[in-house]
Amino acid sequence: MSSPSSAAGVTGAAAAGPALSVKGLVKRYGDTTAVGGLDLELQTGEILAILGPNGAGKTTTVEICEGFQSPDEGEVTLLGLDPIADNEKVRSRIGVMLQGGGAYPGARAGEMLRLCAAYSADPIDPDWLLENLGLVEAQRTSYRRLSGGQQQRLALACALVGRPEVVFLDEPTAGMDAHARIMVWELIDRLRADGVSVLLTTHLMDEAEELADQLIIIDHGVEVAKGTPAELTSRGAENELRFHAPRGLDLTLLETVLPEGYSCSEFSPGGYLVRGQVTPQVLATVTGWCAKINVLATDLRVETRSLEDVFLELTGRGMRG
Ligand SMILES: Nc1ncnc2c1ncn2[C@@H]1O[C@H](COP(=O)(O)OP(=O)(O)OP(=O)(O)O)[C@@H](O)[C@H]1O
Repeated sequence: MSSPSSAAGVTGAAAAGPALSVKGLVKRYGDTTAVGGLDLELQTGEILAILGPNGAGKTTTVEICEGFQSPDEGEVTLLGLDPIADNEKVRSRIGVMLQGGGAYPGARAGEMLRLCAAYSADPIDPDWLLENLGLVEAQRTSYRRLSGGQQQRLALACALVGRPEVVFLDEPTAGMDAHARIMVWELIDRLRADGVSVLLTTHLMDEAEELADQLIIIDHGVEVAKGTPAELTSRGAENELRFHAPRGLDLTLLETVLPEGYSCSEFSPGGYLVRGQVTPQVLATVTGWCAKINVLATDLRVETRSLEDVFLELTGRGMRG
């Protein structure tokens, strides 16, 4: 990607405090509680991903943060302001990726982006965005003839062209192929490097793992887990070390050299499992024991979980319902 900081850089000084703070957010639609008491904080220059299955309350949360909907309860502070009461002041400082909304079906992609740029006092160069989102060849195509993935990328370009301080991306890569998805991920990464704060919703685990500095997993409008992707996937996983070695090894000596409370077993022929906190010292003890009995341990690994596993463990069902 060329000349990112000049093209996508943020000019304003970083605001004190978090870019976005949500406390005790509740939103009901009749008998449905879409959001049931959510707290979140997006730090300046970070990417916060809200991950959850369909109907979890992601879009509702984002629309309230953007000031498009009002909460029933709770407090939202965006760039130190109220997104509804201070809407005028907030609007020029945020970027919202609209799903097809506001597009003129007959307008060409390039024209639409340039029109969006014209509303900004200091826009990012539209050509730079078209190039970095793979839309150069599509710029003369009318909106209605763009593929779904191209429409999504154009919506992203329109959200970014005004050089926003905070960007809201609701399922930004929905309907995109792998190549386009990576292009978008690279651009979002670049935004973070330029100090932009990004609130992103997704139901794609790899997207959340790839992009998020902080992650909140929600289900039925409430938080089920929060942390960095690494924290969430490693939590509890340090309790298992697996390796392969010749079958039938006598594990009693290994158990005597490991700290108290650890257990060892041969869970399948030649497949060994050590349970207990896997510290660097424990790893060295296990490999040292193997060396002592002249055995080569293969496939040695400390178990890590995917975000899907985390969700399954916390809710008893998969992310896809
Ligand atoms: N305008 C509305 N009127 C009534 N119910 C609504 C409305 N908007 C959302 N809901 C309900 O609120 C709940 C949360 O919906 P929301 O769209 O926020 O979830 P989501 O996590 O974004 O889902 P998806 O991934 O499918 O977009 C769902 O049960 C949904 O049916």
